[in-house]
Amino acid sequence: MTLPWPSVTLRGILESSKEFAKKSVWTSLSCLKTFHLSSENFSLLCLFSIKALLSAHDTIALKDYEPVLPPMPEDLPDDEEATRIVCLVKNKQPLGATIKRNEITGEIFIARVIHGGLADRSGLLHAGDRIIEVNGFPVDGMEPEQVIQVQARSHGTIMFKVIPITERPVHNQTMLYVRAMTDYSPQQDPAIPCADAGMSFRRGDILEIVDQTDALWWQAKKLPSSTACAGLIPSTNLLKRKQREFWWLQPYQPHTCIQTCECVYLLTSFSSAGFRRSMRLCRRRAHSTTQPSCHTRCPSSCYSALNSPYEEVVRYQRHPEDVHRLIALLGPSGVGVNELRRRLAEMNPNIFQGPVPYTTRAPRGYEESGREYFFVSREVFENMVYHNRFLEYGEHKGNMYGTSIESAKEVLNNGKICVIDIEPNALQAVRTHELRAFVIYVKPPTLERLRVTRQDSYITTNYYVNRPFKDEDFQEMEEAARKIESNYWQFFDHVIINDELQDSCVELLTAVMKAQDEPQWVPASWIRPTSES
Ligand SMILES: Nc1ncnc2c1ncn2[C@@H]1O[C@H](COP(=O)(O)OP(=O)(O)OP(=O)(O)O)[C@@H](O)[C@H]1O
Repeated sequence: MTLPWPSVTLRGILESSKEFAKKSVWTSLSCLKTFHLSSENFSLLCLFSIKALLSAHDTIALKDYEPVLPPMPEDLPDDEEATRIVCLVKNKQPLGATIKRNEITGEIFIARVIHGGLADRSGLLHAGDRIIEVNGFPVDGMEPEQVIQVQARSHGTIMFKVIPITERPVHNQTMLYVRAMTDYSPQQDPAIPCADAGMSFRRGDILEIVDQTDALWWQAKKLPSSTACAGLIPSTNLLKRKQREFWWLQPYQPHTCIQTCECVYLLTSFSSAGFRRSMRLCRRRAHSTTQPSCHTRCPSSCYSALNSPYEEVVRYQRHPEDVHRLIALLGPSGVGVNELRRRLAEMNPNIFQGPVPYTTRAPRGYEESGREYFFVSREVFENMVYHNRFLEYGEHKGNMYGTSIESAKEVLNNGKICVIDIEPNALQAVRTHELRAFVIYVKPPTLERLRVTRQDSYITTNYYVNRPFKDEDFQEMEEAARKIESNYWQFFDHVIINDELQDSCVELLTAVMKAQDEPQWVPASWIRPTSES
């Protein structure tokens, strides 16, 4: 049924809306009855869209626009430099600009406009504009804090009189994404120009750098970002300088490192290669000695604070025809890294496989070179060490053991997904263009949950192979986890809290498949290698 369009009646109503402009639409509608509308027409006019139309009409008819801006100043001298009057309506957002004072002339300038903030979106204020007045108050000679107070006191609208900068710098900003390799809090940084405009971040966060115009203070957003407004963060150079200063202020401490272990490779009954049963015993022993006996390719044993505080990253999706990404698991001893890895390999040995380690020891009767180990001479082994071909290597009972890059690559080149467990110090060795490791950190659950879930589990200690867990084992695990997290959190692509074993297995499988099939942030050097990578 086509509804008859009540054109005559509607025009009458619009007229009545003008007459009763300040009254609400409901008031207008109540008048309808005086026009003796049919009930059909009346219900049509009660439709939400018609009411909105009438309301909009009334507002426009009355020229009732909000907010009312203050009148333009009339007393502008003819010889005054070209000024711009900028009126902004204050809302709950900060203005989104910082100011600075020229210490010689006392003039106040806009130091920077925060990307996506109120001032930026107005398009009327720019870095370098000189502020003459705020709400009619001349600001020359004032301290920046005083100017901010004038601005903060104003309600509704705020009026700036500015001399616009004559030559605005051309911004050739290129998209830059970085992974933060350190924590930063603007509230604890006395040097930041405006702490409220600062943005805190934690190691591992992905940041989109939206403005690098200032050599010292960049503007960035944390991804995934829900806000349009950027925040101030220190530039690479500034953060490096801060780190150097902080480093020099620290009291000297002899170098300590989580991994000073003696590597030992013991095969379980599971037939796949590369499964170390436990490194718990050798780590403990090594901690009580001064001589580290396990080595990695990483030249410095810790990712020192003097390295770059930001790592440039790009979004990368593996092409289905490319080799898979290496999956590197790490976690404190006893947390279940090997258990998870073993279960993953058992799920589908045709897809998941560990690399075959190298050793200088003689093969046992049942062992075959290339299956349990590659059996090589000490000379060959040392040559491989010399050429940096090991991800990790060490000595146990006079024999050398090591996991080589070639072993991992061989698994990948065969179209399989290579899953290895590593010590934190091997992170640098696997995060390379050739292996493109996806790093999964296996974190212990709370002490209470460890007590519940590990009731029937066993660990290998200095004196016992497979004894039940004790409370002190859990405490040691938590302590080791804290150290790993405080030094290496920024390198983790995924974190699994190994609480219920079954859930952890499912989460591991999901993460591994996502790493292969979905876009991930990876170091830019993997995609466009530089001479350093
Ligand atoms: N979520 C879990 N719930 C219960 N038991 C678990 C869980 N994860 C692992 N375990 C058990 O804990 C014990 C230690 O696990 P695993 O050997 O994998 O440790 P690890 O992290 O490889 O440490 P290490 O390097 O010292 O061997 C094993 O008996 C394993 O079956």
